[in-house]
Amino acid sequence: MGLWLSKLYDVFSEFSGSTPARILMLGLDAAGKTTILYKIKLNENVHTIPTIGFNVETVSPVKGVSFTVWDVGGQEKIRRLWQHYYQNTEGLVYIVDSNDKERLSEAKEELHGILNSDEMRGVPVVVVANKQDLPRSMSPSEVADGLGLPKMTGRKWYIHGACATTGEGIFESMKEMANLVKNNKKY
Ligand SMILES: Nc1nc2c(ncn2[C@@H]2O[C@H](COP(=O)(O)OP(=O)(O)OP(=O)(O)O)[C@@H](O)[C@H]2O)c(=O)[nH]1
Ligand SMILES: [Mg+2]
Repeated sequence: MGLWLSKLYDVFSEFSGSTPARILMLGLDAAGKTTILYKIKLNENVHTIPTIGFNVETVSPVKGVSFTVWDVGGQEKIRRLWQHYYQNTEGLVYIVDSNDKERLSEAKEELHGILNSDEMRGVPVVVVANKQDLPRSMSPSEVADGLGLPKMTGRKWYIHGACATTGEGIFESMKEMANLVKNNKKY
């Protein structure tokens, strides 16, 4: 097999088959991470309780794409554990409760804390502006501004509005994550 063909094969097989991409899902407590994980996995609304520790599932949100998604609890007292999940992460999905204006600056601080870590250098981010069903929720562009995304340099990012309970916007967000991860692979 020629070098070019062999590289193409590597890209294809790594992405679509045996080795799922490692995706880390973080965000403040009650943002909707676990609800989203199981919506993708089971296409069901599960009744969640605050996550102490983590959930991990292998999912295929888009045809030909396989992700191992790590959903780590977001309560303040356990956020210091997030760093232990950074290594080898290929994509960050950051979930925001768009209805929680009071904590948008806290969500921003935590996001930049994650992204400033050496292990997360260059890792693409998809922000899910969740809970768009709630009448007072901020639009995705308001959430993007509040998080300082437009000023961020050296990193690919994308934001999508979503409602985890209906599933609206979730698969689009994951599809974008798949694109960003694929384009970020250094071949
Ligand atoms: N209205 C509305 N409620 C949502 C949505 N997504 C999640 N929720 C609710 O928000 C609450 C918290 O959801 P979880 O998925 O447990 O949040 P989490 O981010 O996993 O929270 P931690 O595990 O504590 O970090 C639950 O009652 C969900 O049903 C949404 O899009 N709209
Ligand atoms: Mg949870």
